[in-house]
Amino acid sequence: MYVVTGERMRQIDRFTMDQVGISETTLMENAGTAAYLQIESIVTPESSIAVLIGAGNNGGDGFVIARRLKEAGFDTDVWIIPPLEKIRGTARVHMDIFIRSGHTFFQYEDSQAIFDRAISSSTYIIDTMLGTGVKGALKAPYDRIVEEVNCSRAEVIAVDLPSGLPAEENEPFEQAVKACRTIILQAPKETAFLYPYAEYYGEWTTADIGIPCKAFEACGARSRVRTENEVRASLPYRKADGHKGTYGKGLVIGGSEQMPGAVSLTTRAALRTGIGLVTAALPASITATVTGTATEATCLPLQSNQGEMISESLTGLDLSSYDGAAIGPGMGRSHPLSFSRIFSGFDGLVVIDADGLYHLAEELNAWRDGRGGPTVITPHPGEMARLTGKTIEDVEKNRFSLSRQFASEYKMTVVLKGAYTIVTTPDGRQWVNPTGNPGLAKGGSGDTLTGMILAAGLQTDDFLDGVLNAVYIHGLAADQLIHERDEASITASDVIEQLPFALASLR
Ligand SMILES: NC(=O)C1=CN([C@@H]2O[C@H](COP(=O)(O)OP(=O)(O)OC[C@H]3O[C@@H](n4cnc5c(N)ncnc54)[C@H](O)[C@@H]3O)[C@@H](O)[C@H]2O)[C@@H](O)CC1
Ligand SMILES: [K+]
Repeated sequence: MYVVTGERMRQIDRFTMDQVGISETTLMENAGTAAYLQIESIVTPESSIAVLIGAGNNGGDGFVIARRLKEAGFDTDVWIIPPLEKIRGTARVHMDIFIRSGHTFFQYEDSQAIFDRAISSSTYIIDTMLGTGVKGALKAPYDRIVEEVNCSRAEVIAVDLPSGLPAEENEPFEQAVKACRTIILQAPKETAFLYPYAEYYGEWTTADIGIPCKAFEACGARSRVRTENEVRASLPYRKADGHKGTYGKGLVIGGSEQMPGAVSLTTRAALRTGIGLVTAALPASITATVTGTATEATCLPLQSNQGEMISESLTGLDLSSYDGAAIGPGMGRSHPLSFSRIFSGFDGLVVIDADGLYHLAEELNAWRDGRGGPTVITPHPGEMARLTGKTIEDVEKNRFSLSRQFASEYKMTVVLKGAYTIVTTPDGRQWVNPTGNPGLAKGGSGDTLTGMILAAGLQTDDFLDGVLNAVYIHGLAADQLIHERDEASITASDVIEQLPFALASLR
């Protein structure tokens, strides 16, 4: 499933019409019919339904939906918001079909008092006022109508986008329909995965309107949602004749006297994700935290100063026997550390997280040309802000474009965490992760994910599949936990102990 901006969707629509040969009239018929079929499965024969229609093609979809609802015998009032002469092009074609099919409508400008009563007494409102064509602040009368819709007790079902909401990141908006559900046409728009926009969608589904994949590819769509089927298809299987070396040998570098637990979580998560062998490189004084909680791991005790590992012991590490390393969890920031020196000559997978990102930010330029092996960074928005020199607000407003820019500039795979984690490769491909819940917003979650990424990245032919699977399964385990527990009380350790069940559910 692709994720698009409004502009990209327009290009894809245009390609489908001009190059594939499906007319806009057919696309609109498909859109309205696909949306109707979903609406029909939600409403009941007793429902009273108001369809609100705007001037553009979103309104055109509304005419098809309204025609289908009326033909099926649902109690449906159709409200055309703009003056009739404003309805042009393909929307006009579907308005004429609606009228010639013998159906009637109300005009908002003629009967505002009846409109107010209809809005307050309907059980469902179908919002087809504005879609991807919205620009700027809502003009009258849409501003007033949106307020009224948001105050009504009706269940609001928006089509494509809640009216007033932009489709892409970093677009300001003041007002939009707060939908209970949104039926998104063909491909989710970026704002479905960004807050605060995402709250306006309510629950959402997509409706296939018949646009071929080729149109997305031809128009350069590069963002997708990672699907469960893709995860299943790329999960590694244990070979009958495999041995521990077959499933990766990883080194976890982290921990300090102030933060001894992080490295233990990372190590345990790597083991539960199937890594063959894992070693924790940590200050000698905290070795017991790992040996006591992850008996299967080995330790590499290192010299420390003020409780944190020092540069000399890290640059002296012999990495040649490891397939990959994760660095950062709980390691502290007191001593300057050069990761480009630590990993110089190492061509295995490197995952950098937490305090590791602090050290990385200090010498970013050294990473511009990439390394011999893949590098994955896993920043939360605060860490991404520091890496990019932006504010957290800027990062949150531009999650798609900033990730893409950074991944390309520093040749790293960026896992930008948050509700809907986004994974971006240096060549600009992007995946939105659909799993996870607010229970993961807790210390230790990131350390766990880092261990999972290291382990999964070492077990798939393409490390990227491992990264995407780790992000998906981390969220899935948390989602499974909240079936029976309160999301506020789940911990990173719970997530690690859930991994065997989450993995089994995908096999
Ligand atoms: N182009 C296509 O091939 C298809 C488009 N589809 C639908 O078409 C929609 C996009 O259609 P349009 O590009 O016509 O755009 P919209 O239908 O979103 O809206 C355009 C209209 O909104 C008005 N408008 C814009 N900003 C406004 C504001 N701030 N306040 C008040 N009015 C405002 C414009 O004057 C224009 O009349 C999609 O969201 C989707 O629902 C579907 O029918 C499927 C096929
Ligand atoms: K809409």
